[in-house]
Amino acid sequence: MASKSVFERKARFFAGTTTLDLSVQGLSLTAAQWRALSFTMSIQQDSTQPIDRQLIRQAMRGKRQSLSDQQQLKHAKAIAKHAMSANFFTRAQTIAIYLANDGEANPVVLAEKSLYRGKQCVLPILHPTKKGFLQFADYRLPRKKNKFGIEEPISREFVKAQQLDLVFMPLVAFDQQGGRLGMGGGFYDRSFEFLRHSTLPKPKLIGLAHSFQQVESLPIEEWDVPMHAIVTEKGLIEF
Ligand SMILES: Nc1nc2c(c(=O)[nH]1)N(C=O)[C@@H](CNc1ccc(C(=O)N[C@@H](CCC(=O)O)C(=O)O)cc1)CN2
Ligand SMILES: Nc1ncnc2c1ncn2[C@@H]1O[C@H](COP(=O)(O)OP(=O)(O)OP(=O)(O)O)[C@@H](O)[C@H]1O
Repeated sequence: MASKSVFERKARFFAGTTTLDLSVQGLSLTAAQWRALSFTMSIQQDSTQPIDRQLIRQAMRGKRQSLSDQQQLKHAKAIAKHAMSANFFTRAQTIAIYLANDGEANPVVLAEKSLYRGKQCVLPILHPTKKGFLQFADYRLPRKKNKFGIEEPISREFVKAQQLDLVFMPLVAFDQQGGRLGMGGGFYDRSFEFLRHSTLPKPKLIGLAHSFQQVESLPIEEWDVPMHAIVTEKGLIEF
């Protein structure tokens, strides 16, 4: 692991009775982002999400959205290089990726290189009847936008979660224990819940992220499915 950034900040937020000790590498918020955080902390919490998860989401989403196209491409290339040199990649045939949204680490370079190497790439689709679950279909099919504005393949043939060898997952923040914070829909947790009771070694769940998305420790929820590894532009972190 690279040494900690000189920009490392340690911020302690008090939100009601919830105390969040958030160490974020390289997180420097703009005045607008700090105002947004202060606002979030001052409002009465009325959702099902604990406030600390919301705060981390808000800060990280702001930070990743502010990356330039040039930085995004640089990270996408580095992530592809690190992911493709891992053993789990060499062995995999069917790989789930995603279409980057909201400043997420972009798997497009990885996807194109994977196809070139003869792997099958699939994209997540919101399950039309099994609420909160994902199914998967081929990356190269025509697409349409889902309710979040993210494109998904138009298909009648699906790849089940159990059939995948590797799943590259989008995330908002990750921690040193392999914990993942996503966009808050619980889609990946529900879809790969079976891994918690499975003896099979697949699929391997690999998070893709910008290195600044790392926090010291995320609040763990009972439904969280741990990741096997994370790939950032700085390298591979295995858990
Ligand atoms: N690129 C990508 N694809 C993905 C996911 C993801 O996190 N990233 N998902 C991971 O599970 C699933 C979709 N989940 C998502 C959940 C929320 C939002 C989102 O933008 N929420 C908005 C509110 C939008 C609305 O309510 O209409 C927001 O929070 O601002 C996006 C995707 C499947 N596909
Ligand atoms: N396996 C599960 N079974 C039932 N409900 C679940 C499961 N996993 C998650 N949920 C529900 O989904 C909600 C959102 O979960 P969480 O905040 O962990 O999502 P996330 O990991 O950020 O989202 P995503 O995976 O979509 O990026 C939780 O409030 C929880 O109630």
